[in-house]
Amino acid sequence: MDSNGVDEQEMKLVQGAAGYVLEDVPHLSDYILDLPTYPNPLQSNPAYSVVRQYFVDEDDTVPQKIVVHKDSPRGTHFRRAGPRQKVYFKPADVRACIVTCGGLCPGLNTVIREIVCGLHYMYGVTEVLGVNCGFSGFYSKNTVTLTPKDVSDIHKRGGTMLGTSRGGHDTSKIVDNIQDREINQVYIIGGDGTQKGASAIYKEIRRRGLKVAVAGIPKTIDNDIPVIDKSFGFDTAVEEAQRAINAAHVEATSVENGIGLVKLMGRYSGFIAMYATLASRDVDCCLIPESPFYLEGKGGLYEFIAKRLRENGHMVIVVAEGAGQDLVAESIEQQDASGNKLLKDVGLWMSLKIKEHFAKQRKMDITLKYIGTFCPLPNFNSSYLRFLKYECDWVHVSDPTYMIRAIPANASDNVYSTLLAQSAVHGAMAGYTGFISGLVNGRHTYIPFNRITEKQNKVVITDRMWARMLSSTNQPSFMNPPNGATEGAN
Ligand SMILES: Nc1ncnc2c1ncn2[C@@H]1O[C@H](COP(=O)(O)OP(=O)(O)OP(=O)(O)O)[C@@H](O)[C@H]1O
Ligand SMILES: O=P(O)(O)OC[C@H]1O[C@](O)(CO)[C@@H](O)[C@@H]1O
Ligand SMILES: [Mg+2]
Repeated sequence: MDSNGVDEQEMKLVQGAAGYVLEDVPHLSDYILDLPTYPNPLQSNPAYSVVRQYFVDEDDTVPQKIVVHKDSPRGTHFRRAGPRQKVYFKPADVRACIVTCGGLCPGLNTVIREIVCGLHYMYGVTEVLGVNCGFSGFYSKNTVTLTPKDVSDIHKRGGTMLGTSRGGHDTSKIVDNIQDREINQVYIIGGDGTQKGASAIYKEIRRRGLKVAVAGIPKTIDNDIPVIDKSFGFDTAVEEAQRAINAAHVEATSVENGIGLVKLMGRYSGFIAMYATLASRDVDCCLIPESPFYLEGKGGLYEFIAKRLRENGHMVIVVAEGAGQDLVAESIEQQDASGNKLLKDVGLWMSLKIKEHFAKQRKMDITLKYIGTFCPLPNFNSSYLRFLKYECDWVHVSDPTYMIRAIPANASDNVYSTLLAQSAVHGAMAGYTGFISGLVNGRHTYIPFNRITEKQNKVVITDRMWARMLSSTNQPSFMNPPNGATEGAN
């Protein structure tokens, strides 16, 4: 530990001239001495051998910030991803495994496919195992063997062929299993929680002094992982969200004073809602977790709805599932198996509140269609108060917002997922460990786990992108709530 209590194993900083800092990733040779190296088999691969400068120079790094001032320090850099001249594994000795954890995301199957095919076709590795159903699968399930034939067309299907889960991370049981099965490369695909789990596995492997490379491939439909440009599957999700927004728009424009309300995913970060809104241009108001809003009074949502309906005769509202949670209800906070907050259905709550408000006012007859949660609760009556008393698994089960993450990746996410997977394979073969493969300023890099697990990526509402969104909808900023406007479900 250093004087700040930070584990030195987590920080591998290299200082250079003019304020240059490399936040390097660990390497197996950091804790195992005299490891043998081998020439990279790609040197004799006919597809790659003709490429000029195919191998990445050891000293190539990628800056985290590309907008700089004349006199500013060069700042943080990450190691550039890609194949190295030397590898630290003999292909015949490699026994790799792949696991997927957390929620679904378009592109998961593509990443699995490309790890299997990359290891096989680029490095001649034939032993690849799939771990079923997330971290707990290491100690509670049998593995499956994965060959290029087994994965040949999985990228055309949504979901993950390996299955996934939340919870069940038991570091020592997992590492015991890695040791028992003689696995020496572990590929872990998942979101922020998964990468924290991957980091714990890496540390335990290092503590035991094992020659096992641990590589993460960050997956998050919510785009909530910091440092990287964006996560795979995000574009596909935003594209699919257009279908929900279009449906809401058609419903809203087909009646007098029609309101289409769409709930999209985004537990803590509102990127999907913001980008889907910007892409569509049919949205009049976008609500995200990072930007609190209120309903009543001057500058509130009700006032804005009335104004938009008077002007246009219809409107579309997009709400991210994590928005307005403080308003929805004071009730005991619940968590899922991984410790993530279980949310109240803000979309259903809003639709009931809006309908109730305009019915009470008797100035405007509105028709509201909610594209979010189908509500099959027996004996459900229209009182939101009654609804909010139910803690409802069924809401999640029947939620059409899941449409945006259960689909296969679009073409560009397929290419992106392919490159992330190949970078992870090159990194592990080159002996790097404790890293994720991620895109930084358009370049593939290796980033140490601690850099992406220390905080979540969120929409910054003082940044230009949110301002662009606000100017596209002309919605209120909700910055100045009048006294008493933070009304909840009372
Ligand atoms: N702090 C942690 N330490 C170790 N393991 C963790 C930690 N947080 C989460 N995990 C494990 O990681 C796995 C996935 O976590 P989680 O359910 O939060 O999904 P996620 O990876 O964040 O993906 P999503 O973006 O879908 O939420 C679970 O098996 C969970 O037990
Ligand atoms: O119902 P599940 O599978 O726990 O997933 C829900 C969560 O997964 C996410 O999509 C993140 O993957 C969140 O937006 C959402 O709240
Ligand atoms: Mg998460």
